[in-house]
Amino acid sequence: MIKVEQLHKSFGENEVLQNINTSISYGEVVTIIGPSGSGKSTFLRCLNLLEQPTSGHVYVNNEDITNPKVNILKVREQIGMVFQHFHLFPHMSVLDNLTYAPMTVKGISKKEANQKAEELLSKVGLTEKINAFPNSLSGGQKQRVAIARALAMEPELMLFDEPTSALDPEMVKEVLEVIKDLAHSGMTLAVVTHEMGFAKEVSGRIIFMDQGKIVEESEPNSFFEKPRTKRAQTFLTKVL
Ligand SMILES: Nc1ncnc2c1ncn2[C@@H]1O[C@H](COP(=O)(O)OP(=O)(O)OP(=O)(O)O)[C@@H](O)[C@H]1O
Repeated sequence: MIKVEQLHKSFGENEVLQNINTSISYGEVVTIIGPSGSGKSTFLRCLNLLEQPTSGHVYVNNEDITNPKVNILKVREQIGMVFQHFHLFPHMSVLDNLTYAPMTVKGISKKEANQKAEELLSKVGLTEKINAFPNSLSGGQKQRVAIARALAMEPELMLFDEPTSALDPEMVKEVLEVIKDLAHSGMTLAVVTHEMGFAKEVSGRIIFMDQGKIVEESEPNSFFEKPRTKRAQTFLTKVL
């Protein structure tokens, strides 16, 4: 469903992504790992053009979204994104956070949007918080609301950019459990994370990045047990 060809991204003189080529199929769960500053978040943000690639192509369902004629807002309706820092609307209740985009962007009725929001809140275990405001929630609860909000648009693909990095340790598990459930439901996911246990257990494929390049791509068992490259071996000795 996503194909990336010869992707490069520079910030001024700093070439952050160098010739990235990969693809993500329907139903795949891909985890992107690597040292800090290796370009993981920038790569993920290029998949929905939150970052504009300097050159190269990103195809979503065979459409080259780097083509300026493409309506990127329409493309983004198919791609949910969850960030490290939640980005909930602080002045809206949890319910309004979940129904706002489906009603305004997709034109779904209030009744239908409310019903969907209730289903999603139940899925992320937050039914009782439906009328709460974000500032009364814990970090883990905020992130679960952010996931439910992204799902309310019924995306084909979900991107997670270090979804647990801003959380206190005791809240990491509750968020990872929600993402695991999504993975097991057959949804297509791309997750940037420093949680190696999650990467090992949940992903179908690991993309290991270093210094702006994809250095290794393999299924988790072989990556964690027998990394092929020196760079991956060195990384794993530091994080495991
Ligand atoms: N908006 C920006 N402007 C300038 N430089 C940027 C910008 N975003 C990222 N960079 C630089 O790009 C490089 C890669 O950053 P990126 O956040 O993609 O790495 P990362 O692998 O996700 O790191 P981390 O694991 O620490 O989040 C870094 O050198 C960073 O400073």
